[in-house]
Amino acid sequence: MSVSFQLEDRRMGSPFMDSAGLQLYAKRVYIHSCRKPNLQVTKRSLKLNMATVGNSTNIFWHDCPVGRHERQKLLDQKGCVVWITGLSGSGKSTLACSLSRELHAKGKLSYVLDGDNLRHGLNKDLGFKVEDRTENIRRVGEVAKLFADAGLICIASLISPYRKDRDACRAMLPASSFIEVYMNMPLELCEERDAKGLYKLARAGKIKGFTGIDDPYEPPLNCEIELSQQDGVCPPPGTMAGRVVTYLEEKGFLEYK
Ligand SMILES: Nc1ncnc2c1ncn2[C@@H]1O[C@H](COP(=O)(O)OS(=O)(=O)O)[C@@H](OP(=O)(O)O)[C@H]1O
Ligand SMILES: Nc1ncnc2c1ncn2[C@@H]1O[C@H](COP(=O)(O)OP(=O)(O)O)[C@@H](O)[C@H]1O
Repeated sequence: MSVSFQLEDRRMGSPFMDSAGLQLYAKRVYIHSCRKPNLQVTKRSLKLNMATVGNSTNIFWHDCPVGRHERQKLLDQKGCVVWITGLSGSGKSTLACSLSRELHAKGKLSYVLDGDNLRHGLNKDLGFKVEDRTENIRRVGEVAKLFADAGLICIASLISPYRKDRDACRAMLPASSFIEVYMNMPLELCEERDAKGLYKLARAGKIKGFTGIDDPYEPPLNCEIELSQQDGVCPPPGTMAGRVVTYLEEKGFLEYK
């Protein structure tokens, strides 16, 4: 059903029409009249909150009448971020894809944000210096936050070598909806795999500042899930994805209640 409301922006003194439901932009907006006589609409006003954030001045927060809970209800799940961290070659991308597949099979909507892939677009202006990695993680944290707010299970897989950067992403999200998964695989295993030949180049000094070789990796101190070898053998991706799915089920993320 399409409903038309006549809205008046009293602050600007300029009346305007909106035909796609109640699009109340965050100005002082009053519902002025309603064409459908059988619809009761109460007079509402939104507070005007002007802010300065970073380099942006005179900016306003625009709220949308469709909220996180409505989206979650629609999807029958709760939005969250599964943040997979670990060395290059530890199996982050493999786990991310396996987890996304398992969730899909259960009818749950997820989306993978992979560090390598994002560096082809959103983050193509960034390198691997400390400040670039920090900005990389910050941006992905912000994007992941939006996906979680959209109601999705957002799976971020990045080396994210610095604890403070991961903790900053955790702090962006509502309590308990940041699930840190540590791929605790020994450097020797990652180097032996060397799927992209990068360790070889780093050992030969052809790549400088490679994580685990001549750049640090700070393991999590309090992660939600730690995945490691069992009796010297790395569990198959499906088994590791199963552990994450079980965690999500136990914490109630795979239903809306
Ligand atoms: N110097 C250096 N150190 C580490 N990794 C490097 C480097 N240079 C290129 N690569 C490739 O970039 C991928 C890591 O990107 P990320 O965005 O996850 O890195 S970070 O979180 O900003 O540290 C990483 O992908 P994964 O192997 O999937 O981890 C590498 O393929
Ligand atoms: N659980 C696993 N068991 C065996 N091999 C794996 C496993 N996970 C990943 N691999 C292999 O290890 C290599 C690196 O995996 P990848 O997911 O690309 O790691 P990362 O994203 O951390 O760099 C790939 O060749 C992949 O097939």
